[in-house]
Amino acid sequence: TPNYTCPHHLYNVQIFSEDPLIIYIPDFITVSEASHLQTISANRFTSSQVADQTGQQQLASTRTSRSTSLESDQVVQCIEQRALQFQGYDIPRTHLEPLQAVQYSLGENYKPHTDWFTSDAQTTPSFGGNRATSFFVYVAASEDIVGGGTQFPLLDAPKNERWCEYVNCDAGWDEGVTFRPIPRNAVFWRNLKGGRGDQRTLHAGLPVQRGEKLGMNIWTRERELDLQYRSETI
Ligand SMILES: O=C(O)CCC(=O)C(=O)O
Ligand SMILES: [Fe+2]
Repeated sequence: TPNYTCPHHLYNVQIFSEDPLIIYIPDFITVSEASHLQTISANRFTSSQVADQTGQQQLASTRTSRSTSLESDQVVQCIEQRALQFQGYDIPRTHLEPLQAVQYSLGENYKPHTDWFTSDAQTTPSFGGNRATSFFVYVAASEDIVGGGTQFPLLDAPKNERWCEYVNCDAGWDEGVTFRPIPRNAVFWRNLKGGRGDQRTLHAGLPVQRGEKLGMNIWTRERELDLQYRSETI
């Protein structure tokens, strides 16, 4: 679409935790953005990979979903812009990794991990250092979905039952907190504390027990990524 202008999209935010900073965002993307993301990601998925200690992308039994990098078309650019603006006005687009769509079918999951890296090979200046923040966006989920939440095992469950709209309040108190896969909502968190990875941001994509889920990662690096690691705008 020539001359596409970003929708004036209003959304609310809810601080879940101040330390580590975790913010829940209902309606982060619009209905039409969600369907656009489904369209542009369809048929492009390949088995998800995980960066190893040398920085190389590898298949891993800890991550059984399928994923794809998204080209930065005009609709994707609006989402990128929103994600940057959310974090203040000062972060340029060059700090963003290409947005990554992740598709989970029955039984697929991502075992507990952090989005920040522990090995220097993955945080070189070319990569813009480490991942400062993450958004995980639930783009779509089948209506009958069971499982597929995002669990942060080291966080405390919320006390107020109004959170039960977004988190699984049936989970045990020792299981941390699990955000449910509610389409178009997002969870944002800060990965680093004082420039170092924050272990409390450990999280997992729980197995989908029924139905399927489409998610999206928006990762912001500490600094600018080399051109080859960013997505070109189209
Ligand atoms: O699927 C989820 O709920 C979380 C996925 C995730 O943490 C990731 O892709 O890094
Ligand atoms: Fe993650």
